[in-house]
Amino acid sequence: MQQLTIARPDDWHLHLRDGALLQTTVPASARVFHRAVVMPNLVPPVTTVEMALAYRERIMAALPAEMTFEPLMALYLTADTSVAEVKKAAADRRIIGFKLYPSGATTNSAAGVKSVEALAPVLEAMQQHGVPLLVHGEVTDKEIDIFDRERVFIERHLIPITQQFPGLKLILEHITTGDAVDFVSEANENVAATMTPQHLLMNRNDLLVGGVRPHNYCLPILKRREHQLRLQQAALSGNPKFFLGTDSAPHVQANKETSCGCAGCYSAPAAIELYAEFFAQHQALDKLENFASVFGAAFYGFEKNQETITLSQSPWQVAATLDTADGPMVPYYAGNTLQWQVSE
Ligand SMILES: NC(=O)N[C@@H](CC(=O)O)C(=O)O
Ligand SMILES: [Zn+2]
Ligand SMILES: [Zn+2]
Repeated sequence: MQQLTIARPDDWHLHLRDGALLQTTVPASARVFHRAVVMPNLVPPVTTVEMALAYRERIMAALPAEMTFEPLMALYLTADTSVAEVKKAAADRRIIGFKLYPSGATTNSAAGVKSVEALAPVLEAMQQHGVPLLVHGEVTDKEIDIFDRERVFIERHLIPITQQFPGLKLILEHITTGDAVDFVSEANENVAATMTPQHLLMNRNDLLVGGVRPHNYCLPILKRREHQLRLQQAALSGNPKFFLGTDSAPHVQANKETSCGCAGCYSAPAAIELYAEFFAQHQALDKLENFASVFGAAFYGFEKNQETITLSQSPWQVAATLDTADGPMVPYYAGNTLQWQVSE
């Protein structure tokens, strides 16, 4: 049997939600990942250090005694975020940075930012105090086609921000286009990107051909195959600016399989296995460790984890549904076979 041992990975983009669902989501990620950047798009959003630390307590309370896990909390940036809050965040190692959601771009983003330009004083403070900016990079103008929203956001906002604040650490989250690959590759060394399993493994045919597949619907939406190929190339290139962030984003089955379904793929139950599938498909499993366990930690200034995990080549099937406190949930890749699994 083929085996692969790598340093324990980290998830640089994760939605855990709140309340009783933490009993499901926290162990699902902690079984593999050591650190995880926890997204703040709760209702109401996690906008202050105080709220983030209270949320972190709820997460840690849901962690089984035999597991270790280090949540790194992202704060939700709004038009009201103050320079004082930036300084407070900079002083607390449990806070990783601020997340920019353009208002209306994605799940629970109503409180998000309407004018990126108005953020200049806060971005200035983040640059000065070394606080990273995590970005959902899509414009929300009604007249901009959903498949163009990432590209337009980069042109309109990200290129200007990186020119105005070259010392700002900026992570373009869950990239989906060749335009994003080009932007990140060409930007200065303070700019990086996370990549999800679904955007590496799939393109918009997997969403729309032969019937609409709500469990492959996430934002930014899956793009055409040529963009998928550009993302794959970037992940396989060994460029340290591109690293793992699952964007695992659980929604119950009833909210996915409906006339207006929620965006988000719940990939945590098979996350590292899905990335292993991608790298194995490209005969590049030797690239998995840097992508999953080295590049992200280095970008954020953390040591590589000392612990290891071992993957074994042994086919298994992702569950069709999972029971959760909020109701049944269909994980990403449900019912499909994966070739690699984590050994206990
Ligand atoms: N990615 C998604 O499709 N959904 C995320 C939000 C996000 O990361 O944009 C969610 O919170 O459900
Ligand atoms: Zn997002
Ligand atoms: Zn997300």
